[in-house]
Amino acid sequence: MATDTLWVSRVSLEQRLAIDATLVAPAGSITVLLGPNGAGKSTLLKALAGIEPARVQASLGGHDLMALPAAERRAALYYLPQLGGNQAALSVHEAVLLSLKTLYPGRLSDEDLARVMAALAAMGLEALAGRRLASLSGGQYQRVAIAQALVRRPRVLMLDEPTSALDLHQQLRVLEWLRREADAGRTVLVALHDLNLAARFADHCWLLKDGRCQVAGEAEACLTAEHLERLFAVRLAVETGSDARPRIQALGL
Ligand SMILES: Nc1ncnc2c1ncn2[C@@H]1O[C@H](COP(=O)(O)OP(=O)(O)OP(=O)(O)O)[C@@H](O)[C@H]1O
Repeated sequence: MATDTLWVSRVSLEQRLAIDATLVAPAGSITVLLGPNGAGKSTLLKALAGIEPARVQASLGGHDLMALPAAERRAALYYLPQLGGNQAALSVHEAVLLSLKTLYPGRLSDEDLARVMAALAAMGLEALAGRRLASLSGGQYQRVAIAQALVRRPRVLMLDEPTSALDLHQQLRVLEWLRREADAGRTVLVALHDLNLAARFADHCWLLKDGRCQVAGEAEACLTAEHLERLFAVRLAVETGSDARPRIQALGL
């Protein structure tokens, strides 16, 4: 797994995406996609997962991504969409189990059940395991969706705004879980709107706007006032915190 670095050199899709730059999401680190609404973050993640019919030049672990059969590619690069869902009749436990069994159909093993329990525990969902999805709050539902991603153990985890509905405690829980996944060698690619969450956890960044990459590279080189002001069309102050990570404050439009 330590070799699962994702290299992207070109992605294009109609008028929506025209990436022509070397983007790297190194194995063992967290890469954060940043950009304003409509920048193309979700489209890029979906294009990489093979969900959007884009022209893609990319490699995973040194192998051409496009050479992977479609099902294998979707299993290798798991895309967790923005909040939403249509499995309301399932229980929390069933929903996470279903995610695993969609990947590995067949009889349930003890290992499957252990993986499901570990995913529920990682998201603090044990007490909700028997609840119907329809009865959950937005943030509880979002944690189930993340557990559905976790249980599959993909080579590349691609999460689209996974903290948008979460309280502060749960935001940190998710990002700290992503940090542990990255520390274990996994490739993590996550779209975030919260700049300070990004600043705290990003190792690398891809800054997108109007379907193009503006800047990409190590987080500290990307998360500057100059780059972020241009990206979001706001005035910002960026200071360095005691942990040497940037602290970003919006000053106005
Ligand atoms: N299925 C689609 N068909 C046509 N255009 C689409 C489709 N999905 C998205 N778009 C357009 O592509 C552009 C990029 O959208 P995308 O969802 O990738 O942006 P985003 O950066 O993820 O934005 P947000 O921060 O708002 O989630 C937008 O202009 C959007 O309207």
